[in-house]
Amino acid sequence: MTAGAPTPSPETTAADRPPLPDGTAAPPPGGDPRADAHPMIWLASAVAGHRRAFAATLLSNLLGQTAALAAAVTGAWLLGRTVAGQAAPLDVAGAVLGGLVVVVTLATWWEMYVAHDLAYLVLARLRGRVYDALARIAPARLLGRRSGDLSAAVLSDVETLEWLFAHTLAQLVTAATVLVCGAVGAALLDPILLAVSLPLALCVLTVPFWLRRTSSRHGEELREATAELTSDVVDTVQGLREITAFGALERRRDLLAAKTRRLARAQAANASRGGLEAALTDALLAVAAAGTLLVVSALVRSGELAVADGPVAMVLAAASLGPASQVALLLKEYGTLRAAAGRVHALVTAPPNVTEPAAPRPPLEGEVVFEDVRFRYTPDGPEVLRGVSFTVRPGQTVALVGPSGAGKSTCVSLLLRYWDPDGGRITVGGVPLNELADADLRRLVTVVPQDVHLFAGSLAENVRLGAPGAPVEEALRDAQIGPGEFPDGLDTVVGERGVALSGGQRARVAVARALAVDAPVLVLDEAVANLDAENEARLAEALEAAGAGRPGAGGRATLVVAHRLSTIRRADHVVVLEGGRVTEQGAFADLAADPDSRLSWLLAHQ
Ligand SMILES: Nc1ncnc2c1ncn2[C@@H]1O[C@H](COP(=O)(O)OP(=O)(O)OP(=O)(O)O)[C@@H](O)[C@H]1O
Repeated sequence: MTAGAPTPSPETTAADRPPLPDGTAAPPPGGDPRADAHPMIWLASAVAGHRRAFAATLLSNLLGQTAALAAAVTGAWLLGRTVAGQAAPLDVAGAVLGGLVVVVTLATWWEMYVAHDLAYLVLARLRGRVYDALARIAPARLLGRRSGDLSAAVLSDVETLEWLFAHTLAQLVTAATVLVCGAVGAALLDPILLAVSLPLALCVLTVPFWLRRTSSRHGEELREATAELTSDVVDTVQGLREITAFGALERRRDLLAAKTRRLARAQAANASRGGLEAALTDALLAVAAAGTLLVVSALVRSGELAVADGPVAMVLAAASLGPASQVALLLKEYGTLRAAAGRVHALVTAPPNVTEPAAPRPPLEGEVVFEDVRFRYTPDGPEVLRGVSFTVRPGQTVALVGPSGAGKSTCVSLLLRYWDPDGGRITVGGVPLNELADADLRRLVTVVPQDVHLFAGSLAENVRLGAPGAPVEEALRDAQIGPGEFPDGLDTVVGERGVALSGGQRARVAVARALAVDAPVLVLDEAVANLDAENEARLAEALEAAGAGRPGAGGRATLVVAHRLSTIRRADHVVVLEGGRVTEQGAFADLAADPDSRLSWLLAHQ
């Protein structure tokens, strides 16, 4: 039976994938052709997809800066002529100055608008790519990472890059242009004018490089301290009940205080280095301005420069100093930008955990078969599954039983294709999982996980997570959730992580969520652990009815990771897993009747 035509999943359709920084369609996840590029170049190329916005940012910045330079030159020219006692067309000069002031004002306003527009356009894309990367590597590569750390990568690192797109790229081009214009103008009057300002302006540009290593280290320390504090605050808020119950509030507060102090130290070190850089830059600029003034005075006194040209010469010669200090300021942020760019780049280009087939096969409903499945979590870790074979037929419930650490949850993870087996294969309807499109697999296999995560939102939104258009009432009824159980019915806000619900209610909402998908394969990973005996029995009956009653599909194939005798007893088939091997399987009645069976032993030692 075909579950449907081989519809390409959103993940496999190039048009649906978020484009690369240059706006072209992204290759399959993990296959970014720029993966090897330097992170900063990779990021700078992100503006290529927004040429218009970048051009507008550049133009507005250029217009504002050159108009400001022109205004300064006009004012200086007027001053020079007045001081030299020459006739000065005040009305014309006044009009020009007024016009330039208007241009500067409008250009500054325009730049603010377009620069941030550009930054947010690029950042929105980047966030999309970071999210895709998280989805691609989840959950396997996320297990070792803390939520605060990930939040930092997703939120603050991307936010940091706003500086790059809104205040760096176009500004660098403008600064170079203004510097060249000023230098050429001054050189036309007298090249000697540049003797002091130009070398010192170049010197200012090197200041951030003097402390580059320290700057990178400070950027990294600051980010680590922030991420650690965020993780601990999130951890504390989420675990407040346990912290209170175990009287650990005091210790937790001390821990947070220590982390806060660490962050404050990192901030202080960073600010102190920033202050030193700023002081050095200011000192160099002051020396350059004073030196230029002396040069201009000497040239005027020696008669090489007309008195009337003195102020203009001063403005042009000093014109290089403004852009130089601006660029130095931008370069000062390089360490932080580089670190943030590196982390975002690493996340976005991380190889996928499992790859989707180039030409997925049509999904077929049918039995789930584990064939000699072998698996280890890490290449040098122990083999967790050592040749596991069993079958779950449509309409059948199979209980996976075994001691803690036997590999039951690992079987579930492999059936959901969080990882691929190292040996053997898993098929649904005869099609190996790695030959199915991800979206097809999600429609074939659904799960009630061990740790149910409910999102802040309404009951209906949570139940519809996997099937946006699903009839929620039906799924809730099947999961034995009565209409009067929640005060606001489907609109009841379940609270973040389902804190507003009892453990049993959370489990039943998770079951309803899985049933709403109406997948032919249902996996329950100890979901009933939170239910009392009566609720558990009600739910089990409902699941049996829902499984058997699935129209036109010979019933639902249900795999239950079971601990309770009542759950195991209800199963059509029991698979006993120990140390990564199937040590026994068969009907519950047969296995339980044999006092020497592994099942009897396990039940006796529960
Ligand atoms: N992400 C992981 N990385 C490395 N090893 C893991 C990981 N998850 C589980 N393991 C190891 O794999 C083995 C099987 O774990 P699994 O969770 O599948 O057992 P289980 O039978 O479901 O246990 P329980 O009944 O306690 O949940 C254990 O030794 C466990 O420590």
